[in-house]
Amino acid sequence: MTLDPPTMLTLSVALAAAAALYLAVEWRSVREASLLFWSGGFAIIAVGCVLALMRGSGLVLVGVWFANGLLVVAHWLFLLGVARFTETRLSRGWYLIVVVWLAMLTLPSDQAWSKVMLMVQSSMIVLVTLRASFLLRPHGKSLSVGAVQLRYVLLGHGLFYLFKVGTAAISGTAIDLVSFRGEIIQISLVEGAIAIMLIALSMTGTERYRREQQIARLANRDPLTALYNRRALEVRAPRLLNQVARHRPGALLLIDIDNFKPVNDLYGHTAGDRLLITLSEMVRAVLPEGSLAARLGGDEFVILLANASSERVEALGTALREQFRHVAAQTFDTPTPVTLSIGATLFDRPPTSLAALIEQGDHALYASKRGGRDSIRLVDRTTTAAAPVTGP
Ligand SMILES: Nc1nc2c(ncn2[C@@H]2O[C@H](COP(=O)(O)OP(=O)(O)OP(=O)(O)O)[C@@H](O)[C@H]2O)c(=O)[nH]1
Repeated sequence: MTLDPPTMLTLSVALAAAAALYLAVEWRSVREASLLFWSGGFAIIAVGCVLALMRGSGLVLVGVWFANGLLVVAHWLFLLGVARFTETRLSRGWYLIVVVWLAMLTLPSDQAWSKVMLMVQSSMIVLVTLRASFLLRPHGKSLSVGAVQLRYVLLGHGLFYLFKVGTAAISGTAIDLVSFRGEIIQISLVEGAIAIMLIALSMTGTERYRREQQIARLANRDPLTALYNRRALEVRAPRLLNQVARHRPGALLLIDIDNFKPVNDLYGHTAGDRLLITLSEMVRAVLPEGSLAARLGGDEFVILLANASSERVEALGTALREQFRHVAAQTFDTPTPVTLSIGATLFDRPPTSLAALIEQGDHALYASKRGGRDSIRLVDRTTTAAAPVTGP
């Protein structure tokens, strides 16, 4: 098999059509718009290659510049897809590329125009491809392997087109697009086929990674408050608990809203949801570095502190209670005040399990509720503890 233009074009049609189909199937399950743009780009490449093949075999349906120019549109769709993926807004100037491409179709398709056409079209591909590659540069946070691959494949592809522009400018003999001759045409078709494969693979990898991240995030987070759920806390707590020592006590605070049910009954479930979100934001705001917070379910939240002391637990619990009481009183007029009860435990030896620790917190919380609510009960279980501390 020789790598003549018709063979390479046939191969490109097959690869581009497969990539378009594959990305469209991915889109059906993910519904991520970037996949649709990328799939559209490959579909256009497949159409462009079919048109070029037909023209090459004497079926002159369209001018060479239409078929070749479809590549510009395809790369422009790749750029739109990358912009969607990176959540970047493209300036309006980038949309002019399609206008320029359409305007170029009105120009005569003969040898004399060949060089100009090739240079302008290739330059447009350079611009959109390098821009897409630039958009994928990490914004301070690390990108997935797929996104890094896509960034460099697009960079390499853009640089190849830059080389093509240079070759067209220097020598007219290396490229003769009108009659499909010249070494650059051969190289270009091989590069095109490889680029289709690499770009499609890295696009899929890029989206897969993001989806896996999203799934992992959904599995770990409480959907209402976005705090960790119990399962995620169970996974993360052992690391914190194992660091607990005599000189570095740990603490658990179990927080429960008092009289939450009347909020739901009088103001509706949505208002209740908003209050839960407000509490989660307060928890996040007071959470010291290296601690963990989670929503255990219903109106119950938990905080795990590393390097704690009874003073720190008291201070944090009191700050939360006061803030919450103030906000709830301003928002809801209920027969009984909507406040927080907190059960806390301080320990200086790793507990047998998180469940055992939560149970201790539960006892303290119950004592707080029984004692009239809107209070914190702290049980100091450290070896140096004098007596259990309780607070209003
Ligand atoms: N809005 C809303 N309500 C919820 C959610 N999950 C649980 N609840 C409600 O939270 C309430 C929790 O019950 P309790 O803790 O017994 O209610 P309470 O009035 O706070 O009782 P005390 O804690 O004894 O003061 C129930 O009415 C649940 O329907 C949620 O995600 N959103």
